[in-house]
Amino acid sequence: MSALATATSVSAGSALLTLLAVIVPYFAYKIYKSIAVPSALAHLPRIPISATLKSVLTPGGFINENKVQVEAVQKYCVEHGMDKDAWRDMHLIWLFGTWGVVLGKPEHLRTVFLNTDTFPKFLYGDVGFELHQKFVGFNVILSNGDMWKLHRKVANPAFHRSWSTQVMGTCTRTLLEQLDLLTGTPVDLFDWMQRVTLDVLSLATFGQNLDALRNPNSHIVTLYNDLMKDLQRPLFQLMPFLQKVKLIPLVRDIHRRIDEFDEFVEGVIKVKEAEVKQRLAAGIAKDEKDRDLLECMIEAAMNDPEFTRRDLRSNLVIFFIAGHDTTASSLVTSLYYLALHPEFQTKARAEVLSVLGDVDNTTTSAADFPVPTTAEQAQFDFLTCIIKEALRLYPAVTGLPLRRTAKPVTMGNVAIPKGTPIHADIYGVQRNPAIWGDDAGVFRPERWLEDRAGGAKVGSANKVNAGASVNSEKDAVKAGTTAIPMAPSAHGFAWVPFGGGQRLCLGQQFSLIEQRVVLSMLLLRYEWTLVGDADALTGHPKTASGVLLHPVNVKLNFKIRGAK
Ligand code: HEM
Repeated sequence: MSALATATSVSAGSALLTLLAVIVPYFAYKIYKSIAVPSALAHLPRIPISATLKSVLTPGGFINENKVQVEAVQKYCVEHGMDKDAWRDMHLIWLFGTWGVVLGKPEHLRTVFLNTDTFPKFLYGDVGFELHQKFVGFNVILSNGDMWKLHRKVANPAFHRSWSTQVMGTCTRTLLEQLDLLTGTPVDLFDWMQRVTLDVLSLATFGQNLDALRNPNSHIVTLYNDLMKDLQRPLFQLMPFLQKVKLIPLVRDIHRRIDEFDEFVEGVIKVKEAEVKQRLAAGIAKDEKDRDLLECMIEAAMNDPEFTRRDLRSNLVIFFIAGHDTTASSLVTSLYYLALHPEFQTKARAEVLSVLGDVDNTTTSAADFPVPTTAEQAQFDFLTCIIKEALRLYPAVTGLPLRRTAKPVTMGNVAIPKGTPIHADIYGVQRNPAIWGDDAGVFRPERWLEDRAGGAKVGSANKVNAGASVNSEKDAVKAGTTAIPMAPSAHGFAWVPFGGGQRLCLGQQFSLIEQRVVLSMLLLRYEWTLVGDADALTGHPKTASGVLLHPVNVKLNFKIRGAK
């Protein structure tokens, strides 16, 4: 080898060594920073990183994943000389490569609800979820500060009004028409509940029925469902940076499909805008009950030029996402429990019969089936207890969308540094025996009729629902609320499936009415029994993985009441 070649290879070697000497400590430091617990939080119980990773790989859905985490944090508490339940109020979990605080004390949840500026939400863009960001944009759910205030101002009138039950009832009639054909065959619950809630939502949001009940494979329904499925792929959740790699065919395809969905939404908005302008120009008044969400928002946005067409589109998409799978999950849980406990099914049906009267199912077709009015469904107190208890044990959304601290915050006696991820644990607080008693894990709808659970019971003064002020019995019925308190404050912020405070779910009232309409019509038409594995039959069903919680592998056998 020549002297020149030797010198070149020596200098290349030393350049490589220098590079390694810089890169290795840099990455070592990065890893250390990512796994080291901030000193201010080091005294808190924590779920070891290994247990978090193990939980992600555990089959059987959210409940099993959660079990792995709870066992690990309990073990940590005992090994560190703490009470085994010391984790419940506050503990640490490793999230997105950093330590976050999990809050399980109602008082702490209340602090998060009431201080939106101190606890802004993480937005998709902040954590590299590029495809999700493109699909949903910025909207009332995914925005903070002044932007959120503008979105909420425009969306508020669309939600804070009395709802007609006709839209929900029309879709439920189609559900009955389909289920009538399936009597005697075990029916996959989630599929049907997803379809009915998608149809209700498309009618309620922009006045068009996607007709997923009759036509689940139509192009637009398939486009939407496939997009949602692909965006929830674990690969994209665990390694969000992959979403930026356009060389991956799936990523390119998702971009294309989002563009196609956008075109559809854009078309819907254009038609509706033209309709609204024409109606206003002609001075034609339209009853609020007959207006869909998009019409209401278009009218509200006319006074807010800052609210763009893009904003309208993003809110429409997010109402879809936030509004149908959540309600579908909640319906699945209620239907499951009504099948598991026939005595509750009988009691709920008796209530429906007492309000609506009976129907001769042998002569009444699904198309003519009675739909409860807004005032009638507001009398279904026991049915509301069923829904409320189902949402306590299986909150469709198990934790609030992730927040972070915008400044240093002291909670209890813990100083939480600025920038810490905050996870408000809805599932944990709603199953805590210290709050709910020894039967916290038992489905017992009557608990909502007793003078327990935070001190509120039927007929209490608190009838505030979905942020709408309801002052008297008469107003409550007009707005569609029942006598069962639904405000998070009624239970000391220990029952919070819809969140609370300023960012309380805008669709709470809508969803509750929809659930009462669907369940009451099913109760009037059918009796149903449970078909499922041993876990489901003994009250411990497997659950979905991912964002939404509901029992899975649960089927029902529907039998038309009164039919031979
Ligand atoms: C069982 C059904 C539902 C459940 C369990 C549920 C749950 C939630 C939760 C936990 C939040 C987050 C609150 C926060 O971040 O502090 C939320 C927000 C929201 N939900 Fe729902 N939701 C349901 C149905 C609906 C429906 C049907 C719609 C619309 C049609 C809807 C629209 C919204 C909106 C717009 C927000 C954002 C409010 C804001 O940040 O200002 N939800 N919901």
